[in-house]
Amino acid sequence: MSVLQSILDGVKEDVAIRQAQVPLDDVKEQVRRMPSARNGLAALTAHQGVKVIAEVKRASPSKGDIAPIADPAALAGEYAAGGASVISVLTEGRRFGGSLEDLRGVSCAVDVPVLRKDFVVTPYQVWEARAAGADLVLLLAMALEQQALISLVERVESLGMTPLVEVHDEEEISRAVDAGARVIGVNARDLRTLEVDRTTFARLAPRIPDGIVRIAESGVRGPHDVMDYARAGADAVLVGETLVREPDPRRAVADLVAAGSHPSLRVARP
Ligand SMILES: O=C(O)c1ccccc1NCC(=O)[C@H](O)[C@H](O)COP(=O)(O)O
Repeated sequence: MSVLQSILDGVKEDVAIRQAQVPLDDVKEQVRRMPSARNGLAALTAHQGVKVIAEVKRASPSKGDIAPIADPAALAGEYAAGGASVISVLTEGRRFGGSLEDLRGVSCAVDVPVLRKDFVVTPYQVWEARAAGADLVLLLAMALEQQALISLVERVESLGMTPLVEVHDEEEISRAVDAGARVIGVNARDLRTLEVDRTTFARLAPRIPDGIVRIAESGVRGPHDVMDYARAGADAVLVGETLVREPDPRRAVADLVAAGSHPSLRVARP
């Protein structure tokens, strides 16, 4: 069985357990009491320069334990102070060590929009994302049939949030566009082999129509990678491991933000 399939099987089991504990109607009631979602699309298009989405990531299938992160809200605060436009929180528990509690804590601690990064395959997960304070929700094209992708994009938007549709090839870009995605992330990590190929973004970005936000996900080791992704047309980069390993995450984010606004990029971007 592939890593992705085993993650998805675990996610479905965990969702069934949560749904038995907290029925959908109760989650909907929690959502009704929430303030409106922050505008993720606006945050990703706000100004010139490549925006940084900084991720709270404790562990991963490719690396095992990465960083303990005792206080995700404090880490997110440092990311925001460094200039991150969006905070990504991995909420999958078994392989990434995340939780909805992490998401809730981060959402309360920062003013910038917060992304639920998980393996969302049911409307229930979209509702619980909003109930926990998410403003954006990642939808993995590879894990969803087209009709499911379309209806989850609609559900995310109906709750005032922004869907970020993650793709790995040309066909998934077409499916994301057909589903109405206005934000598309190209993940350099092949989720079947877990290999990272930073050239994937440059190859696929020209296939994403103008007007759609292009995000380069995974494999950013430092400012030079941000500049490479910028030259290939990225509007934003999503960075996890490099930032959680940093002793000074605020400064590390600030360095990436500065790289994304480097004057040399103003003429180089396609
Ligand atoms: O990170 C993994 O090993 C992984 C494996 C299987 C599915 C998803 C996985 N990661 C999720 C992500 O996409 C990354 O957390 C995110 O893009 C940041 O990547 P990085 O900066 O390389 O930590």
